[in-house]
Amino acid sequence: MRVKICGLKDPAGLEAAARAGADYVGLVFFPPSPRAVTPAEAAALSAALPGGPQRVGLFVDADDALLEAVTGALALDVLQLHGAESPARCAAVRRRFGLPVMKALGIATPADLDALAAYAEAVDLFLLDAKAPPGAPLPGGNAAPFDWTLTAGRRLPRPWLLAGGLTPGNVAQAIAASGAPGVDVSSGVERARGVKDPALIAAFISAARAA
Ligand SMILES: O=C(O)c1ccccc1NCC(=O)[C@H](O)[C@H](O)COP(=O)(O)O
Repeated sequence: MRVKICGLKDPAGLEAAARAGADYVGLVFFPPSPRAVTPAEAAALSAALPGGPQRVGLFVDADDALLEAVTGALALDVLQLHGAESPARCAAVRRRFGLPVMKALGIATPADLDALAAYAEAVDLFLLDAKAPPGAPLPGGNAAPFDWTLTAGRRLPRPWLLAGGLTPGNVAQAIAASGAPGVDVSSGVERARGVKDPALIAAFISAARAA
């Protein structure tokens, strides 16, 4: 079971995630998000966390200039593309930056899962999230779940993480219903929007590992 804690922006949250054994920590490089960090802030956070989880940089339809600024400031392990990036754009980013690409896709129907095939050769893993609710200011991190049974019994073309509305209280049920080999959370481990709670992070990872 792979576990990603997303939207970390303070040392206490990162330390809690690392201590509890998170596989990935997500740093958001999308300025409208309350979870956004600058490249300099991310570099300082990363430097204070030797070893441990893989660093995932989260981008929304970013241009190469932003990707260069961030990858020049700190060593990322994975690029998460959470906008409307096409398969060709994902492949170009992977080639140019030489890093694994995690493509986030919004899921609401079985047809949305069929669309993964077009990305299979262009990305290394998927993050399956709910579609942003109407009027939501962000394309992700909205505490919105999708129907977990949609993925049950489906063979998907790449490893994947389940995301959207997960919490310490529902992650075990979500894993059982979806068959997910990994999970991702942001809102469900926050005490206020954009403010991570170390105890919730530890509880989430523990619940996911026990599932
Ligand atoms: O979290 C954000 O602020 C964010 C902003 C823009 C695009 C994506 C964003 N988050 C993506 C994530 O990876 C979240 O962890 C995922 O959507 C699940 O979020 P939540 O439902 O809040 O657990």
